[in-house]
Amino acid sequence: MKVFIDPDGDIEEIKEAFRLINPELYERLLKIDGSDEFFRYMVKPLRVSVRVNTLKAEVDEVVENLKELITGRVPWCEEGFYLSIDEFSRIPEHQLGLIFSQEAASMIPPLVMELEPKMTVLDIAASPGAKTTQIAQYLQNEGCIVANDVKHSRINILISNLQRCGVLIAKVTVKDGRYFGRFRNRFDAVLVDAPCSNMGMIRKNYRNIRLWKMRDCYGLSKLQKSLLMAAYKAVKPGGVVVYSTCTLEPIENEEVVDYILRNTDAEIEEVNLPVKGVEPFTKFDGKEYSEEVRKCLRLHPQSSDTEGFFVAKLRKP
Ligand SMILES: C[S@@+](CC[C@H](N)C(=O)[O-])C[C@H]1O[C@@H](n2cnc3c(N)ncnc32)[C@H](O)[C@@H]1O
Repeated sequence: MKVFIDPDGDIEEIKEAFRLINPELYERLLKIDGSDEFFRYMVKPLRVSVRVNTLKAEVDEVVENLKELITGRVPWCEEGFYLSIDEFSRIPEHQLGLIFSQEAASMIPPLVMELEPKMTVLDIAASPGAKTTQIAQYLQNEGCIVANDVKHSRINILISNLQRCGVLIAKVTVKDGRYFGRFRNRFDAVLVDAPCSNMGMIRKNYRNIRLWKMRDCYGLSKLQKSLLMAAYKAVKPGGVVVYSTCTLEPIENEEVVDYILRNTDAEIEEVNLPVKGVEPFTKFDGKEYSEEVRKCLRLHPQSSDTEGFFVAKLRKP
C-alpha cells in the first residue's frame, strides 16, 4: 500500500494520518515532540544533498560545473551542497565519483571524528559506504579504514561505492560488529553508525511510518549497546568513538550513550558544528539518563531541516 500524505495539508490531517497508519508510532512521537512543526517536518520531502568527493575533485570545480543545480551549501560541511534535482544518479559527476548523494545530517559523524591522514579507522556498520567514503577523504587516502558490515547482501554496494569514489585504503570485512571488541586499543577512531528503527527517515520514505514497531526498538537498543561497547574497547586511549543513528527513539539514543557512560570510563564531548538541535532527553518514559547526555546532538527534522538524527562523540581517556 502506497502511503500518501499532503505535507502542505492541514496539520490535524497530517497527525490523523500518522494515528491511522500506526497508532503506536503516533503515541510515541507525541511523547518525543508533539509540536505541530515537528509533525509537519516529519512529512516534508527531504532536500536533496550531495558531498563533493575531494579524493577526486576540487570543491570549487564541482560547484562551478553544477552551479545551475546548486541551491545552497550545507552550513556544517564544507563539501556539502543542496541540489534542485531528485534524480542525480544519471549526472556524470555522480557516475565518476566526484559527488556522493548523502543526507546533510549524515555528513556530521565523520566531521566530528577528528580524522587525519595515516590514521587507522574502524567503520563498524559501513554499508552502503556514505560515511566510509567521507572518512577516506578526510584521511586523504592515507592510512587504513576497516569497513565492516554484517550483511553479505549489502557488501557489493559498499565495494562499488568505494571503487567509484577512488578509495584505496579500505579493507572490507563481513562480520558482526561485536567481533571487533577483541581488538583492544587498536584503532585511532571508530564510527558506530548503528542499525536503527529509522524513525528519522520517515521524510525520506513514508513507508517507514507503517514499518516502525516499538518491539523492534528494544532488540535494536540491546544490539546498539553491544556495538558501541565493542567500538569503545577497540579504540585507542585518547581516540574518539562516534555513535550515530537516524532515529529519534530515546532507547536507541540517549539510553545507549548512558549505558556506555555508566559501564566504562568514556567521556562525552559536545559536537562543535554550526548545526541546531533540540535538547536531548535526560528523563523519558520513567527512565533517567546521565546529565552528560545533554552534550549529544539530537536533530528533530524541523531543527535544521534534515532527517531525524542523533550523534554522540565519546573519547577514551
Ligand atoms: C545505518 S546503516 C549504515 C549506513 C552507513 N554507515 C553509511 O553511511 O552509508 C546500518 C548498517 O548496519 C549493518 N548492521 C546491522 N547489524 C550489524 C551488526 N551486528 N554488525 C555490523 N553491522 C550491522 C546493516 O547491515 C546496515 O548496513
